[in-house]
Amino acid sequence: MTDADGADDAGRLEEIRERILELDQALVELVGERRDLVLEVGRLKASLGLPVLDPGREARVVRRAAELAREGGVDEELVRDVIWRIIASARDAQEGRSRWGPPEPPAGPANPSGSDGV
Ligand SMILES: C=C(O[C@@H]1C=C(C(=O)O)C=C[C@H]1O)C(=O)O
Repeated sequence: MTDADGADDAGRLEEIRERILELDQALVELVGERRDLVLEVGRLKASLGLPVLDPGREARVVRRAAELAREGGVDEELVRDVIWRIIASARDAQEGRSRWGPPEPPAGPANPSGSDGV
């Protein structure tokens, strides 16, 4: 290997590592975006009188992700594990059992009628 090859490889290593950081950032952002959607689903289900847990839907979501992994040559077990973990966390958030769940509603005014009580 010449010095020039070594410099090329070192440059490429840095480039790939940068790209990996970008992809990790995108993954984290996607997880947050999914969590926000799940919280909205939670609010809609509450207003429709539906339970938080929908095992049929969860099974379908995991099955689809596993199929996509298989088709894309990605570790299917890994994808199943990750999706189950994300769903479990989402469910906790919907049920308000997670600090990543919906924020507490802001405290209302001490005197919502607007009068000073006089
Ligand atoms: C998001 C929902 O709520 C829960 C969370 C799910 C998920 O994270 O994919 C799926 C089913 C439900 O148990 C839903 O009902 O679609």
